[in-house]
Amino acid sequence: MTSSLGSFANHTKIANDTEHLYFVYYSFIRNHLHSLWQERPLAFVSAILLGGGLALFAWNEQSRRTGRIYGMPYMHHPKQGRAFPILGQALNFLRYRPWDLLTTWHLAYGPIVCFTLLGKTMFSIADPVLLKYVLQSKISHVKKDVHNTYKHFLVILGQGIVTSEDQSWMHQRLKMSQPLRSDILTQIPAQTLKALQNLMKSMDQAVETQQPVPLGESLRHLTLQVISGAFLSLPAEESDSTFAQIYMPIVDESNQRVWHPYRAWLIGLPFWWEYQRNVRKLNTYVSHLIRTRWALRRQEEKEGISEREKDVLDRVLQVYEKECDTIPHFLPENMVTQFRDEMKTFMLAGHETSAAMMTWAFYELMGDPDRLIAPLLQEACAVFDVKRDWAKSTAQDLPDAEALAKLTFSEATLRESLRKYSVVPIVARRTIKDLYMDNYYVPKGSSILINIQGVHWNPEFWPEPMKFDPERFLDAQLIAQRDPYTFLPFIAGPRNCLGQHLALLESKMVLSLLTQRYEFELVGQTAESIDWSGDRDPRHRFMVPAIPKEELIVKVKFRRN
Ligand code: HEM
Repeated sequence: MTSSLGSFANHTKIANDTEHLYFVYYSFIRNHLHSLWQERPLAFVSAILLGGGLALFAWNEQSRRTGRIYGMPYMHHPKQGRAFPILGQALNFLRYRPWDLLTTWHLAYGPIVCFTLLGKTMFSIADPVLLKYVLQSKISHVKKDVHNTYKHFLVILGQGIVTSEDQSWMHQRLKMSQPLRSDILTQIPAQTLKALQNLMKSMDQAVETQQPVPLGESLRHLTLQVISGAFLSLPAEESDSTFAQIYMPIVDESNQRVWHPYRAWLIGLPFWWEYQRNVRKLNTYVSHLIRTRWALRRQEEKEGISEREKDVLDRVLQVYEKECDTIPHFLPENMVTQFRDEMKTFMLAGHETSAAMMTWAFYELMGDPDRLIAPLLQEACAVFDVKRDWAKSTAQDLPDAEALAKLTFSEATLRESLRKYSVVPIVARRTIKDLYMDNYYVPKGSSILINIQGVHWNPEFWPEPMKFDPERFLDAQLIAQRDPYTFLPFIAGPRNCLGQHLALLESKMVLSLLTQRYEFELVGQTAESIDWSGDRDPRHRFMVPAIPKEELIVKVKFRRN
């Protein structure tokens, strides 16, 4: 007892002494700075600037040193681009596509590289073994880097599944897996046919009037119609008129803010108000849909009948109802917000990515019709009856799941587009525990970039990576030999993409039925323009999902043979 009291007294004394010492130092510095400011303001400002500069330099050096300590190839003087104090690779990331730069580094220096960005030490990995380690074996050591990666999309994603973690993520994933993986897939062909028929109407008109069509934009509308139909039972007109007009401008502005973050601070400018207004409108609109659906379900429950086809929202509400001891008459507001964020998340995750994948597939088909169109057409005609006018057919006329599974060439074409164009080229993770990869040490709190494109473009796994070759996904022997972690468009492990089967199913129908009906020709571009040197690289410089830098404007003709 005495000794513990003694040690307490000692501690108190030390604490008091330390406090006193701090006070003396503080007063000394404050008085000197104050008199310097009074007597020689210029020297004062120079001292502050010099001190700040030295501190930043030390910070930058420290980041560089840590990279070296971990023993990894450190990108201070890489062959392409040069790092700068404080900024690190920021200027190079603005100058080159970040994922291209990282891919070049990986090819030159190996599967793991380290660099600094705005004073932060970052790691990039592009190797199947390391990727499996991070995405699967050590999943408990990493989290999504939500506030860096999805910052400007949080107005849409909110607390939905893409941005959630731990228990909340697990709960949502369990709830969504069944509806998305199997239940909804039976409805996708019918939804896709409806959306395709709308597109065919405008394409038929374009054939008559010989007006060129913006292909990427048309496919974006189509995928949004499929998602909003399958998830919220929205008719196409509503998806186009209301949803596309409020929602798409939000997505466009959020995309802009990724590379021009200052736009978020231009408070009061017309586009800033427009964005705020649209976000509010979208939230009100989706919340209203959810409340109305809840009321309809209560009504149907009371009457004991429900003949509607159930969409994803119904299925998700049904899971919630099963969790309730007594089903409330009005859906609690916190649940309205939760379901609203979930639905908005699916809109975002599910429409632009699939549209981008199809756009690249069409781009390649147009670039090499002799090699690619014939097998695609042959398969499409075997699955979709050629005598039928698919622009006027009904869902009952559609081939069944077994027949749709025979669209193997179109699926291989889509997979090859995902490989060559790596629609999502990179995803980010943050370590929450120290991690050891190979012989390298990655400390807790680091950012790790999962460089999907780096694996997709590695000739060790994909010979002649820039060649577009759907055969890679048709040859059974090649597929069997391949490490699954060399093809990661939907990543892998527990947080893999929930909509991958949906995306491939709708897209192979679109590819087959549009190719069966039309011939497309790029306006102002020729097959030779698929050239990746310098300015001729067809990809947008920064957008994710990766899209063409210029809208693909196409001339449309009916296919004759
Ligand atoms: C070609 C189309 C698609 C591509 C390339 C794609 C790619 C991806 C990637 C790379 C991720 C991982 C993101 C990360 O970890 O940060 C992801 C996650 C996700 N995707 Fe997709 N996606 C596609 C289509 C879809 C569709 C159609 C839906 C739904 C309708 C969807 C829903 C989701 C969801 C919910 C997640 C989050 C899963 C989780 O965190 O547990 N995706 N997707």
